[in-house]
Amino acid sequence: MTWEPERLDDQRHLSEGDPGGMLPAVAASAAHVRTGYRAAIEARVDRLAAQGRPRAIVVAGMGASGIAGDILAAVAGNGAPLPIVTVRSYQLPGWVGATDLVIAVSGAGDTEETLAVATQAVRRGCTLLGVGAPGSPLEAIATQASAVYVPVPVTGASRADLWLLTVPLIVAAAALRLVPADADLFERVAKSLEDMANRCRPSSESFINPGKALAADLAETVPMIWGSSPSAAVAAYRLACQLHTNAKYPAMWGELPEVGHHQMEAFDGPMAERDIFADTSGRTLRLVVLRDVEEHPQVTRRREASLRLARERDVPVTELLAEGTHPLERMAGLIGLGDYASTYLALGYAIDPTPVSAITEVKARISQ
Ligand SMILES: O=P(O)(O)OC[C@H]1O[C@](O)(CO)[C@@H](O)[C@@H]1O
Repeated sequence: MTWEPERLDDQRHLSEGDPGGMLPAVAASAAHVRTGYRAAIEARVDRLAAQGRPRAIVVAGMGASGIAGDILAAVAGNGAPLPIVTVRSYQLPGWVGATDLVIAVSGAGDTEETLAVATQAVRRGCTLLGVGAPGSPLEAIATQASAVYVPVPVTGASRADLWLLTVPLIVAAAALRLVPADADLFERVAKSLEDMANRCRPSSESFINPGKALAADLAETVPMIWGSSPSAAVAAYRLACQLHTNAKYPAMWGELPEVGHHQMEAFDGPMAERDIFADTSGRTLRLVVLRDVEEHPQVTRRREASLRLARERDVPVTELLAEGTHPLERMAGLIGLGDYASTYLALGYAIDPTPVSAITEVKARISQ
């Protein structure tokens, strides 16, 4: 597998090298925001408000579906009047009980960890909200428990349906008066994803296309991706996950100030000194900083000092500033850009972004 950047401006390669249609799926993100909003309204998620506010919200989901929980927590912010936690495994924490809301998210609606948690939620008498494919095992659990279920028209891999799976959670949180989110906000988010899709469209050439430019920055490096706020950290985590699944690529991620207490020591290590890819940059590491306008003042100082230090060590740096007034808009912009970059990175290596054969193989092995 060799990195050949000229592949990114070869329209035939971009279409033939992407038989599963990951680029068109990323381009559909804005439409997914609108569809996810309509699906939540039609499923009457506002019915959750009839029982009053829960003590806590627990989102259960794996991979992209778990990120829906992270986005919800970041949108609700530090001032949220209740805890919002994401569970990415088989067990509901012991403290979760009948006064809590459990939101089970699964695109396919059959992921074993998520089904296990949804079943425990029903047994413990929690309020359950399900989001996922129509006619799925998750819908059956929700229906059996007379719980609200939002059937979303999933198109394929959950990572390509992130917004379909996320928006219903935010609509539910708005009904519970936890976040001020209305149709106008979702339209603004859709517009920002549309704008990103336009700037990153396959026919736009590498020198003006931010998705292709970020892919070129990431190629032949092991990226450390930092977010400078809770919202930007969600985008950093999403980018790392997309690099793993789309480009079959390693990445480290973290949030400032926390990464400033450990990860940055790698600037003084062997990967910062040598280039294991033997290309021309002379360094293996790349620092990618996703910046948010809403940074703690000390985080701003730490970010600036860390970037200066990285540059002094000759660690290449990419800095990206989130745009938009609402944290959801800013997350969407960064996520949209990362979705394109990870797909272009795959295509630059002639890797099909859609199949996840290692994941599929392990799933098959443990199901025997
Ligand atoms: O949303 P689902 O269908 O529960 O899938 C969760 C995650 O599991 C995977 O299917 C891989 O096992 C990912 O593609 C996805 O992000």
